[in-house]
Amino acid sequence: METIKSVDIYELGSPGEKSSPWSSTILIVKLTSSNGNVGYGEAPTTFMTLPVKESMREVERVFKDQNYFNIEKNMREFYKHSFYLSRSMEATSALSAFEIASWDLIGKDLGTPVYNLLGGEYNSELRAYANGWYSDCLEPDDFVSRAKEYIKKGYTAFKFDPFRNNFDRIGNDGIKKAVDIVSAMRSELGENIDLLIECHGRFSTKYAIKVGQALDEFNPLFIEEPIHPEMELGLFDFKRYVNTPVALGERLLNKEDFARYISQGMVDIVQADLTNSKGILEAKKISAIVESFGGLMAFHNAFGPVQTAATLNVDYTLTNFLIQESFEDSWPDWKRNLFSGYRIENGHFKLSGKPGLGITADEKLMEKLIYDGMEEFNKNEPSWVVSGTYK
Ligand SMILES: O=C(O)C(=O)C[C@H](O)[C@H](O)CO
Ligand SMILES: [Mg+2]
Repeated sequence: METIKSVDIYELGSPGEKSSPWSSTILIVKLTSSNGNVGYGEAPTTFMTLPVKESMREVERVFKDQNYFNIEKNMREFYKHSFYLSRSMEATSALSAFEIASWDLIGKDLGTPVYNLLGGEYNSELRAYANGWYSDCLEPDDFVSRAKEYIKKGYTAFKFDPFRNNFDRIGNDGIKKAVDIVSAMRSELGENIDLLIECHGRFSTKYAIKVGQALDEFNPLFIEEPIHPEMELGLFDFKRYVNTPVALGERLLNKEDFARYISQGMVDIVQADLTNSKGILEAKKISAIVESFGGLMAFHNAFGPVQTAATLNVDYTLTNFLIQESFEDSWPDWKRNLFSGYRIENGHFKLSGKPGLGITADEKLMEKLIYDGMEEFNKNEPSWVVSGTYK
């Protein structure tokens, strides 16, 4: 029986090369097996970097010396010890990293990609949508010209938050500015480009409805987190008055959370983030629950390369896959060069097919990028916005 012999936890970043504010550093766990194989996992950051990094030490106390094939047993064992897991983004994120790394080890031991262990390759091509592409874009022309650059790279879908620094409420002027941006994107880019509206959960219900109704005419593919996540009951009203499909999920922590939202018809397109919601096997369970209600999956993916690779391994196997988020083309070189093993070409993701997650680490670069600290704090711009757009 192979076991987890050693655990290394890395915070990696390069202060000189800016990345998305919420992911200016990344958290990686490296598990070394008793047979010498290594497995990588990733946890999210977003203004909780050091608490997650410390929580990973708690997870290590449960996972160390355990058989990493026993995913369900190791996860349940941690659940028994971590009293607040179901309400703690930090604990769940730390745990997700170890679960992902366990699957990397399992695939490498068996000499097969993780997706072959989850139902096999159902989707041979995974359509991507671009996010992170619109930094410093404020006016309609800024968005359109930047999007055209990404269309040249092959992207056919764009997610963006056109609401500048409106929060909780939004006035007619703010709604008009957002309509002008979305209208320009639609008229300049045409009907074959999908527009995905990101609200970042910034509105209270009444204002979310006003925004959703104003943008319905442009047929967005979805509208994401229209309402503050604590006000989930507002989604019933929102869906009564707005036609655009609702997408959310990056802030939900487990399959039971998703079961509540999808079974009550509060969401159409589920954006679980497997680094926030207990990893790969839970992602398959969430997808199955969503599928049983006719919902679609569009995994949230806003941090680093190990997250992307793990998410793609699940995407490959989904019968209800819709589209996959990508920040890759807005990443700084340090983040892009850390791991190899998947590519994004002509707006579509493709895995290498190598065993495990299918990725290989540049361990020399990892050592150079070791970092310790929280991401920079900008009191004028929340860390969750694409830089230069909260004005
Ligand atoms: O990628 C998305 O959907 C986002 O909402 C980006 C956010 O800033 C990020 O997820 C915060 O963790
Ligand atoms: Mg989002």
